[in-house]
Amino acid sequence: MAQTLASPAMDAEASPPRSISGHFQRALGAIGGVWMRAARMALDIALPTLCVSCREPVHGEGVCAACWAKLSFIAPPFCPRLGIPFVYDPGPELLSMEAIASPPAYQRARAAVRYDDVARTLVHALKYQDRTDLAPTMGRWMARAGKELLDGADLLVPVPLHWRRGWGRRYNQSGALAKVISRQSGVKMASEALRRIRATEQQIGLSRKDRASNVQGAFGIADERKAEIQGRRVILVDDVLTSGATADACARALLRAKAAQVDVLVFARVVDTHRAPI
Ligand SMILES: O=P(O)(O)OC[C@H]1O[C@H](OP(=O)(O)OP(=O)(O)O)[C@H](O)[C@@H]1O
Ligand SMILES: O=c1cc[nH]c(=O)[nH]1
Repeated sequence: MAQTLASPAMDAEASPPRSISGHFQRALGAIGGVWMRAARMALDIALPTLCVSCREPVHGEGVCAACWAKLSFIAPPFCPRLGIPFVYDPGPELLSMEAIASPPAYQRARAAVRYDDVARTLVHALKYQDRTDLAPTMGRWMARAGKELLDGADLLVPVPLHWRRGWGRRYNQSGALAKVISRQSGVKMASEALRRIRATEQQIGLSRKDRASNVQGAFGIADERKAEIQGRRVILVDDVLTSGATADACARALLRAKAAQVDVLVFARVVDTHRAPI
């Protein structure tokens, strides 16, 4: 009769080392651990983590206390539809001018912070400087800002990059944020369903009108992925909302695939795009 033997690698994983060589290996591992910690401490002293915004040394998270205090976290009162902060509380259910004048395809939008100087440094570090270590903090702030949306949602869908930009960047910043929000909220993530089917120019530097035509028809869902979206309450996740053109074009694609509802959750939103250039 054939005997089944567990592989040595599986044995080593499954049971504590019993042989002399096993103890020796464990001792080496412990010394290795001490060395690793010492090396990390030395590295922290030699190259301390700097605040993304002001470049002062910082413990732990990406921004120092002073820059954190400068971030403008968005809190009520705001437009229940677009999440645009109000200067004073106009009463429940009162919509912003923007929501009345040009209602988007998505239902509601929420953002963690206003897009200002400190927020810009965080967004740009996350997507242009490989600082994916910032995603856990930014994603946690987003999960808090989007709690009301997350409570009734079925699916998180990150705004996709075109494959060529994804190749160059090596990660999708919105995917990194969505992953954190998914862990925080328990809402499932569908990262491959929505695709950017046309390479688009960067939105930065374009006018409101050009932003809309840049992304018009740029997103789609393959037929075999439509069942994932159909009937689901989807939250679209992105790093920034400026004119809303990207979110609107994505929402249209999701609604064409019969999503029950599309809401939008971003890290930062530009407030007052009519007065400030975008
Ligand atoms: O609300 P909007 O006016 O559409 O602008 C916001 C969008 O613009 C940026 O993406 P972009 O396509 O420029 O690519 P990037 O990720 O390379 O910045 C940003 O990441 C948003 O997706
Ligand atoms: O990344 C950014 C930042 C600001 N405005 C944009 O449209 N994109």
